[in-house]
Amino acid sequence: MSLEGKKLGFIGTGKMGSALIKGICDAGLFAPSNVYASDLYEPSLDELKQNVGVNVSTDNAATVINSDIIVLAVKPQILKKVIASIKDDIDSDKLIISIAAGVKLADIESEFNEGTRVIRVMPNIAATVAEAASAITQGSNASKEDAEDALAIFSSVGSAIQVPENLMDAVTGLSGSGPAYIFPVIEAMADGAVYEGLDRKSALVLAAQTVLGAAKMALETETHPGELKDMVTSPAGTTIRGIKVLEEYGIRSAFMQAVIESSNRSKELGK
Ligand SMILES: NC(=O)C1=CN([C@@H]2O[C@H](COP(=O)(O)OP(=O)(O)OC[C@H]3O[C@@H](n4cnc5c(N)ncnc54)[C@H](O)[C@@H]3O)[C@@H](O)[C@H]2O)C=CC1
Ligand SMILES: O=C(O)[C@@H]1CCC=N1
Repeated sequence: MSLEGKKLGFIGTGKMGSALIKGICDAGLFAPSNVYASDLYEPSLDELKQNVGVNVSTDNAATVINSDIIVLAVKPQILKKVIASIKDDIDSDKLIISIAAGVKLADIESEFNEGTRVIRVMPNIAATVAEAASAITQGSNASKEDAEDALAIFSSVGSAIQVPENLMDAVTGLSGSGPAYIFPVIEAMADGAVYEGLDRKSALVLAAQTVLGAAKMALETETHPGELKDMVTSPAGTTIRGIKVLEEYGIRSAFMQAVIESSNRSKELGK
């Protein structure tokens, strides 16, 4: 396999960098001894060193020099600055993966020296539990094998697909940001049951398992979600009462608009 013998680096070990490092090491795709991570914030490095066992440094150069594949997991707003500080240590043997929301491949490539191999990825935070939904898109100097490597890395922490770059903003609005739309849904559903007398712990377990089960059915039965909804909804039963309330509050429009607005922000970040 093409990842064999390769070393993986992360610049930025915040929420997403740490989630990916933990997920990828848990999956066994890379041994922690073959993973290098750097950040300016030492506590996150200490946590990774202690709990995962990867190599850590406050010097990004250490990550770059030791790694064959380098994931840039810093905020879009500082990506240029970070690239400027590492670009002269990047040669054509190394692959760069950017997970920065919005930032286009052409803009990333133009910050590096000519010929740099770049792949852009939009993962999500569920990499922590090996259930991320990721999309990758290939830069102009990246090879088919680079795309396969990126797909293998992100598939190790969930599902990963390849899309044309013009769809990356839509992916960001949908699956990149999406977990944050569902956590309040879980909390609010649990609140409803707490209102009705259920204890908080049981309510959260049942709410989260309900979301998980519905998602699994949508994925595994490959049945249209409308048909799955009809399977739960008995005539004059309990479910249709709940559905009517959700429709009155415009739930479909709210979720559609959330994805569209988040995609718009991704487009703004790319300007
Ligand atoms: N949080 C999420 O769910 C997702 C985030 N992303 C993308 O991942 C990237 C990181 O986002 P988060 O992890 O949420 O942000 P974060 O703020 O948690 O992490 C960013 C990390 O970069 C570090 N950093 C800042 N300057 C640095 C430098 N010069 N060198 C090395 N490290 C430096 C910070 O100390 C911090 O630990 C962003 O570009 C974001 O668009 C993509 C998908 C999902
Ligand atoms: O909110 C953000 O900008 C990042 C990108 C996708 C998820 N979190």
